[in-house]
Amino acid sequence: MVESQFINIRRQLHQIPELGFEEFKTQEFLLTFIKNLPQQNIEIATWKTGLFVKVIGSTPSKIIGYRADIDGLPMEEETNLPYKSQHEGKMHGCGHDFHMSIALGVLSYFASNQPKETILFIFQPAEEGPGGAKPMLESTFFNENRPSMMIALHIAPEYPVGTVATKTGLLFANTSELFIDLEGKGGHAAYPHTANDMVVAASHFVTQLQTIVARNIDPLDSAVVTIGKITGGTKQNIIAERARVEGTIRTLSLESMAKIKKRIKALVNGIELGFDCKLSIDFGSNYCQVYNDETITNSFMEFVQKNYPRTTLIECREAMTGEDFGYFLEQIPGFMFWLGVNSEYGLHSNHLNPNEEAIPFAINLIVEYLQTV
Ligand SMILES: CC(=O)N[C@@H](CCC[C@H](N)C(=O)O)C(=O)O
Repeated sequence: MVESQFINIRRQLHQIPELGFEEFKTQEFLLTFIKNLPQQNIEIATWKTGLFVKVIGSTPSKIIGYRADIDGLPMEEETNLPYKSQHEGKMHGCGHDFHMSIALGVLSYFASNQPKETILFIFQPAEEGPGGAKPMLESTFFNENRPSMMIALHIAPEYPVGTVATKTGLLFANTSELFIDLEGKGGHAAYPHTANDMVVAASHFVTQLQTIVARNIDPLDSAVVTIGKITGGTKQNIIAERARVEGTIRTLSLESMAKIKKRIKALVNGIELGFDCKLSIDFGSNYCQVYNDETITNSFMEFVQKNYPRTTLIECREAMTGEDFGYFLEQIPGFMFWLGVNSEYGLHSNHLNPNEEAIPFAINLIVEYLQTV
């Protein structure tokens, strides 16, 4: 196996980003590649737009689960890379092209070099939303081939290539999406007294939302409320009848999540009263925290320290990112780790440009680690 071939695979995947549960071309690409591997120890099962690939071990005593997410984000890529996204308005802005090509590299190795233990590769759709992990966990194939431990990685633009960062316990936050629709009364821009302007109402609402973390949450229990998108109105001289506010809530504790939702409901009531309009709230999809198992994570960190002396191993802090991989770890012990990819621009930036040298590095690391488990 030549690990550098997976850089080329990443470039091909990078050009075809697709949104959650629309990963049709991605699934086809993965299937074509996997069907060209030696098949004697492989079992493939499609699941919606995702895949399960089982590599049967020689003398298995357990099943190890390795998960890679496969969806892209709704954003326009603004790099000038020759292999930039070919799908308008979509980009692998969270590195799932890296996650997939690394998983394919590890899978290729074990397809030709039968592992002792059985490894279940999970190519999971819709991590960015609405969430593929939970339904995949409930699927028949997964439950008939249930791993006893789970592993996944996420690229980390802030660390140099050759860096592995993780920690035991809480790694990623609880999340909830947030969608608020505002409905008032539209009208002529010159007659504001005859209308209820939803652009003004939405602006007040977004400003009030900022007070929740600042004034209702214990500063020692981190939380985030981010509004990433506001839409409203139809023309500059028409008072907007409708507006929509879209965001996400992140908390380290479930108590804070409940408190923030309660405060949002109260602020919504206040806006309705104050601006004489109707608001509806949708908390969208919710992910549980990512919680790394202590024993397994420690043994992975020891493995890295002992076998990869030139690797920088960082015991990192928890992050306010979310990941539906948390649902796997809620039921099955395991861990997630950050993989350094050294990009000036971070996750969810349309300039994200991770260093591809991280791909062969990660393939080698995971192949060797999986043989020790
Ligand atoms: C690693 C990462 O960036 N994950 C996403 C998960 C999004 C969950 C959900 N759609 C939401 O926005 O709350 C993240 O934004 O952290």
